[in-house]
Amino acid sequence: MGGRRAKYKQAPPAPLADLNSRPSSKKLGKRKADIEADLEREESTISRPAKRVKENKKLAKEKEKTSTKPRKTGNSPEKGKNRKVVGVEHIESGGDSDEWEDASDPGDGEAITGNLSDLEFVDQDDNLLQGTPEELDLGSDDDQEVELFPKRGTKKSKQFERPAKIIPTGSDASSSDEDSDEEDEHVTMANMEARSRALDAQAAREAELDVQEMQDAVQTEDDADAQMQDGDGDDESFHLPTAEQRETEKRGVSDVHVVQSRMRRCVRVLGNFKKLAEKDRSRSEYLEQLVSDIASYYGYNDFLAEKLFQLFPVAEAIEFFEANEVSRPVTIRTNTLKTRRRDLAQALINRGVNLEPIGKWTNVGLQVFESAVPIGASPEYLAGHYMLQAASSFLPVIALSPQPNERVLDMASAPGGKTTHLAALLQNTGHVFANDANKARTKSLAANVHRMGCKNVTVSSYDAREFPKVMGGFDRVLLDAPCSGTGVISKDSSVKVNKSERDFQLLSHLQKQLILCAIDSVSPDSKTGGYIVYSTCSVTVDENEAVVDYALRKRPNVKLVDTGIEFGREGFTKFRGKTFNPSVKLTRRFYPHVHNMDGFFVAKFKVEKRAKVQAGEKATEGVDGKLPVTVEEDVGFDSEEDKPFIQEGKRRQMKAKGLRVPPRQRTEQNAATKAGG
Ligand SMILES: C[S@@+](CC[C@H](N)C(=O)[O-])C[C@H]1O[C@@H](n2cnc3c(N)ncnc32)[C@H](O)[C@@H]1O
Repeated sequence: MGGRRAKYKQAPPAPLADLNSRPSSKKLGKRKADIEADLEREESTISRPAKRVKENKKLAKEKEKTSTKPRKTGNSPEKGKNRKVVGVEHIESGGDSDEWEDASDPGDGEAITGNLSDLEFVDQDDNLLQGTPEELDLGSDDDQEVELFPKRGTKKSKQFERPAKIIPTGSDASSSDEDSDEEDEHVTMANMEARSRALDAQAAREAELDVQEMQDAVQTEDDADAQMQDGDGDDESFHLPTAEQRETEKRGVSDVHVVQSRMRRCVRVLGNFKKLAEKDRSRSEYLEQLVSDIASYYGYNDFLAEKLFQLFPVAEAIEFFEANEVSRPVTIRTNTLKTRRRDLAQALINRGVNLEPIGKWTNVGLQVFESAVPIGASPEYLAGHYMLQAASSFLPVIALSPQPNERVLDMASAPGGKTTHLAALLQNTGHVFANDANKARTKSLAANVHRMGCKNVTVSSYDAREFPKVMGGFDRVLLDAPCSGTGVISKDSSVKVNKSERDFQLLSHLQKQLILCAIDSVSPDSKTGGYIVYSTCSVTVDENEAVVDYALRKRPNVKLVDTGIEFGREGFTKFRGKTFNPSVKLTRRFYPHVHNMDGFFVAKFKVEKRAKVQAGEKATEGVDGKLPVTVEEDVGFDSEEDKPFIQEGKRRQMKAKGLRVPPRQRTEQNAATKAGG
């Protein structure tokens, strides 16, 4: 089906409903009108100098100022040696909070210092655990550190060897063999209408063919199931391998066709177990085989394949793994501090960029299909008119929704995709404190802040666990937490093999510490705010719902509130024997195979005055009005589950100070962790 899709056209990052229903010709007929309506909507919501002439003059001036030398990547712009920099301040880590300095050069990191050595809080015997958080290879949805123009459909595992997808997914962006010349032509404001009509006609043809294809597929599946039951189809030859056969296969090189076919059969059996399973085989045997095949077929370690598999029903899990093999759409965010989306779209169209508004949920996003110029080095990019930013990265900022004149803390902010979005929403009023523990990364953060013309941003480099000691009383806090990156595997396939159980324990622990600091940094007295958004580019429950649930248990003065994002799946309230606070369903999950954006998680909290919380009563509002919540009097970070980590942290600090370290206390959890890790 994907083969007939327009060349380089990938569905926009969109809610499930949009993706599940194929665009009808009628829908596509409204395409141009929609684009214009979107652009109009934006115009009416953003107050800005109306005259494009003025904007163009400004752009021309900015172009003059900025080097147009193309760069290889979208990383921070080159040092503007002669550029006068205003409005960005740096705080030195470890210093007093009044040690504020005006940065004279965005690329100059000297003003940003910090000591991260105290970050070692875990088992020093484990190499992996000795590093600072950044050494943990923390996942990042780095907006400026992604491949600038990822080749669509680039296969990153041994997928290129396989003949076909085992289950068709909505994320197939393979190019068409029937593309007309017209489609290769760039979209311009002038030809948009004609192209729109052509697309309508094509969509109608596609819709007919799709219906036919779907009917054929259903018939084929029915026939195969019937044959399996009758025992006269080719599936009759399908038997789960014995333990011995599996061992032999593991030692040798597995045939990708065999693995692929077995996955398909396992999925089918698991979908209709009573009828299709071999008599003497259990469900768990099929599951085990399937997970093992997924790991080898898509190139994951067994641990992560299973962890991710557990998140979905069987057939959907395959869709998730498939989607991780396909690049997500290239998207940019208009910098409303400098331009309007329609002006930016026009300027880029004039340069041969084929683009469209992302969707109704954002009035600043554009999806780029193809470009005659490097999208990370166009004059508009260099002038700070847009940020190359994954669509999912818009979500936490939209959820936080900062209001003019507020003080906002961005706790883990480099390279600044979300910081600059926050600054733009504040319309350069109020203040954004952009912090990141990784000093090196704050250089690109500062560079982006300058490029985007944010005058209300201060950059600092503290371990965010030092907040609110460093500074508190914020109206809103964004914690875009360091994470495993299991939502961005299509960008960074190394995650498939480099994450262990121990990594998830460590990350979850760090995230729990950070979220308490985020909560404590917000002023419950804020007149306009009092909100925290917690987000990750990971899809695991340990890093998301478990962290949110922990925060609710530890801080009775916070409750979850609606994120305000109209799409996304509800967070889990139950997962593999764990039960979370029912309000956790207010959190939102985003998936590559469902929403055609990076895997992401967003939770929004409201902080209330502590006095309001009666002893023995939890402030969390029940989603259904019924909340069996245990109140913990002590709101510190000292629960049983954290004891081993706290002990290790103390041992490490003593060692750093040259003190004699007492022998480790062997706790049950320590023992279990060792066995597991
Ligand atoms: C997901 S990335 C942030 C991306 C950023 N919000 C953006 O939109 O561009 C997570 C960041 O957390 C930083 N980090 C890791 N541990 C930290 C800590 N203890 N305190 C503060 N920042 C930390 C990492 O250096 C990394 O830049």
